[in-house]
Amino acid sequence: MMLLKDKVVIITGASRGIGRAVALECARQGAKLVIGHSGRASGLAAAKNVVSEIQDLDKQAIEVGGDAADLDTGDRLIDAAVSTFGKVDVFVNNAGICPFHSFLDMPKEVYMQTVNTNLNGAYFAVQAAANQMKKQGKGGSIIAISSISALVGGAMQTHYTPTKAGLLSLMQSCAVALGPYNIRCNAVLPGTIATDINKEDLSDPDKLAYMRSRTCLGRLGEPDDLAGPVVFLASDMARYVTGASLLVDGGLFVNLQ
Ligand SMILES: NC(=O)C1=CN([C@@H]2O[C@H](COP(=O)(O)OP(=O)(O)OC[C@H]3O[C@@H](n4cnc5c(N)ncnc54)[C@H](O)[C@@H]3O)[C@@H](O)[C@H]2O)C=CC1
Ligand SMILES: C[C@H](O)[C@@H]1OC(=O)[C@H](O)[C@@H]1O
Repeated sequence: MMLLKDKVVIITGASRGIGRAVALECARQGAKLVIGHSGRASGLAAAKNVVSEIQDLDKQAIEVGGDAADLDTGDRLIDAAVSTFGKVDVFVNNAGICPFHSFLDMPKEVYMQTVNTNLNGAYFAVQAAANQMKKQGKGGSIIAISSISALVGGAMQTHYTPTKAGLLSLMQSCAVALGPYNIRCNAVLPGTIATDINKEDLSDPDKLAYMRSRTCLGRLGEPDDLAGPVVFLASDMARYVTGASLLVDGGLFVNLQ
């Protein structure tokens, strides 16, 4: 059985990493995909590859460029989905950055770019998706890729962790605001997943060994590890799940001592 047959799914930052893995699984589960990407040359090229991979599965996909920090990008993603596929069933807010930096000398530009990309753009993208779902009158599913970092701190992530806590909180409040329209809002909290976002950080062998040793399952996550949890929340199997947060961290959070 395909869990997302004929559902239209928009995913931001779907050109690589977690977003790409989730997009491919959504396609395998029967969805039509809107692959959001940054609009930069590298993002466009990678997004076109993801579209080809989905077409190779005999499923449909389009790519749409737009800076996640731009408060109008959400509107453009929704417009593209509606004009190509006629509706929006699922919106996955995944695009994000984590430029590791210490707190005491945090440049204002790095702070603003992180908050604008991870949270401010997301707020209005979620609003745009919700308005479209309300107009359609058949409910929907909104999923924010938050983080274990919504729950714990990081000395080099003082600009980043508040955005992830903000996304978790946004999903909780939106679950309340949008429940009357049967629009479900949930947060997925990945642990440490090996992707481009942390390639440099995890190139430190001591840090890599520490992260592995803290993880109950003994390995870092892979982008594919997020695919099942997101598909579940997107699907009707999760029809009574809203306002929830799902840790997908291999047991990293619980492993204190
Ligand atoms: N990898 C990890 O350990 C964890 C990742 N996350 C979150 O997962 C999400 C995906 O990250 P990963 O796949 O790990 O990293 P990644 O760097 O491979 O992917 C990030 C995606 O966001 C896109 N993006 C970045 N800035 C953008 C912008 N201004 N406009 C449009 N798109 C933009 C990138 O092009 C890329 O497709 C992020 O929100 C990240 O915070 C959360 C917890 C852990
Ligand atoms: C980018 C980091 O490795 C990653 O991002 C998160 O949200 C996790 O908590 C990790 O710190």
